Amino acid sequence: MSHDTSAMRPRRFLPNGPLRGRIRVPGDKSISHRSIMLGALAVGETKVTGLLEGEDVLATAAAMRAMGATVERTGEGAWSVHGVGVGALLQPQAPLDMGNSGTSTRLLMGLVASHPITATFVGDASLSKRPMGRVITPLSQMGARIEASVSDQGGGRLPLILKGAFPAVPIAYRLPVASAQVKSAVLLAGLNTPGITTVIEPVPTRDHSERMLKGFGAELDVETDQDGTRIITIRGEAELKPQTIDVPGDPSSAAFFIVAALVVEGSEVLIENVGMNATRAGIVTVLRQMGGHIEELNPREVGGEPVADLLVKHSPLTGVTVDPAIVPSMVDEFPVLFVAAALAEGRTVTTGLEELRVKESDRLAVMAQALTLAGARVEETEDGLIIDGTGGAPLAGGAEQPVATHLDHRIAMAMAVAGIASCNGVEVDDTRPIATSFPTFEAMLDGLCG
Ligand SMILES: O=C(O)C1=C[C@@H](OP(=O)(O)O)[C@@H](O)[C@H](O)C1
Ligand SMILES: C=C(OP(=O)(O)O)C(=O)O
Repeated sequence: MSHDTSAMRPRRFLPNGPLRGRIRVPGDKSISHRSIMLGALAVGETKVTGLLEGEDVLATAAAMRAMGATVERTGEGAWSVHGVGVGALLQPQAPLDMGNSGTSTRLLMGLVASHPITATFVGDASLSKRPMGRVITPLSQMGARIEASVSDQGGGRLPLILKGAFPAVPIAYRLPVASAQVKSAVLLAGLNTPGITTVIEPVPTRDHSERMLKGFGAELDVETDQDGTRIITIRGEAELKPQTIDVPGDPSSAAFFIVAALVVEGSEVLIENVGMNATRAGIVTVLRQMGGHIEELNPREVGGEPVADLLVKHSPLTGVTVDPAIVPSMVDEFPVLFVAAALAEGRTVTTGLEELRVKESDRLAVMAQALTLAGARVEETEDGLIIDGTGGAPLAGGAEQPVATHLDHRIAMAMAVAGIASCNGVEVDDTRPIATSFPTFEAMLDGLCG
């Protein structure tokens, strides 16, 4: 996305009555990326329905095409991927443009790392500030060579040139940060590495890579030891078989509407087909602890993942101290949780959120500033926010100065929710980043309100 400020698309999100109705949020972003990547490595046709057609996933699709796969849209959310087979990715002829997407970058660096190809990774202003050292370290141990291009700012930032190792060396890697992207990068590199690649995960993170790699036929095992550490092994030189995948709705996208319905008086919303994988569902647990009415209806399995319809009703919320152990299962949901906290009775305390500082923006600093501008009482600490809520009264809103979103979709959507729960509205400086993960967000919000 361009950082041309004259092209920014500002919007003031205004209170517009209760939210009522039924919606279906788009497909899960993590599963959508992986469907295309693994489909591109299987020989034959993988069919995907419910794919998230957001800019981040389209960046993954374009990159897989550039490396030889045929990736085609056949209908709304329906895609067909003809893969080349593990080991057969082609040398891309131009830099791979990862746009705003950390997941595309880190997982594809893993794939390239064990193929005999060289790829240049570039991204937008936000992505070019994010740390890639966390994948460079294990992938270098596997033999890949990473060269910073001329404009690298140092410290493993994009643009980067990655030269794959062939054959790559299997490693056992203990994750120093709780990151599904780092775990997945090593496992994907392991797919084309002779022998067994091991990832040791002391703190569990989203497990879509493990589920889907197994589903595509890779030999992958997970053992959990007494202290909860997960030991994941994958046998390389795998042969993946094409799959038919129905992508469940994204809980991270549903979270904006869950919070909106909880905080706006008179609301009642049914959100259909939401992924409820335990490694993703922390937001529902915390909002229930705060007193939120969230009913799980019709629990079932979709695409190998637990799914339910969520019935959400306006509820008075109370502040809580969030257990840092739950953070990985709701890492992308904190911006909107902070909005819920700003409208709750009493104090909410969050800790253990240092990872939020290296997302699309520094989500602690940016949300502290944004909520303060909207009239909330927020204190920023090293690793979290402390928020004293209004006790259910709307935020004041009304500031002339717009909230700065810093190319971060989740800040824009969280502050849109704050706007509809305010007296005078919240001006967001740029709504364009929303299209990276949830292109239909504004239409859905407008459709439920008023
Ligand atoms: O693996 C994934 O699909 C993701 C992992 C998380 O990132 P980290 O691994 O950096 O925590 C999350 O924030 C991101 O939106 C998607
Ligand atoms: C952090 C996120 O995504 P990514 O890391 O893929 O940019 C997100 O979607 O909130």
